[in-house]
Amino acid sequence: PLPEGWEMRTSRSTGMTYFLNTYTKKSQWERPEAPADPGEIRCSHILVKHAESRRPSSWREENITRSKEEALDLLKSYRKQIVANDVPFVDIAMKYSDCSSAKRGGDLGMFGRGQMQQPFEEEAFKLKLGQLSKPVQTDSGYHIILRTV
Ligand SMILES: N=C(N)NCCC[C@H](NC(=O)[C@@H]1CCC/C1=C/[C@H](COP(=O)(O)O)NC=O)C(N)=O
Repeated sequence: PLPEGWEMRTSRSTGMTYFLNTYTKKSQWERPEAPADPGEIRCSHILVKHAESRRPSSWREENITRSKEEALDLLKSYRKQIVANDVPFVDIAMKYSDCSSAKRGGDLGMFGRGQMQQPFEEEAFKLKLGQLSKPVQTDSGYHIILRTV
């Protein structure tokens, strides 16, 4: 079978088979070996900042003083509640995320490569639709990422 995100088409003019990336609508002659590059994805995240965050302040807390270790432990406890289906991701994001996106349940909107900090981008583009990442560290703090589109 074709890797995820690709469709096989037949060229009307030449009758030759080509392959369509169903996300970007780009086509190619070569049979793809890897899942189609989505180009842009949409994610929500929960961010827990700490004293060494690049901006140790948020809508929740004027001056964030928790340690990196405390931040990671806190984020792991949130992840556990979400994975156990005890609390919806959006509820945790709205109450506890140290990012302004908390107001939107953690939604960051659509983004392509080159927009987010590298470690975040790397993890986000690996996620399958609907998948929740493990904790990811950026200069902002620690995140868990949910791919929604
Ligand atoms: N395109 C959208 N929706 N917004 C622009 C994002 C800019 C980007 N932001 C990040 O990389 C951090 C890590 C992933 C999410 C994110 C959110 C940060 C985290 O909080 P802060 O450390 O800034 O206080 N809050 C907002 O930007 C960047 N290149 O700095």
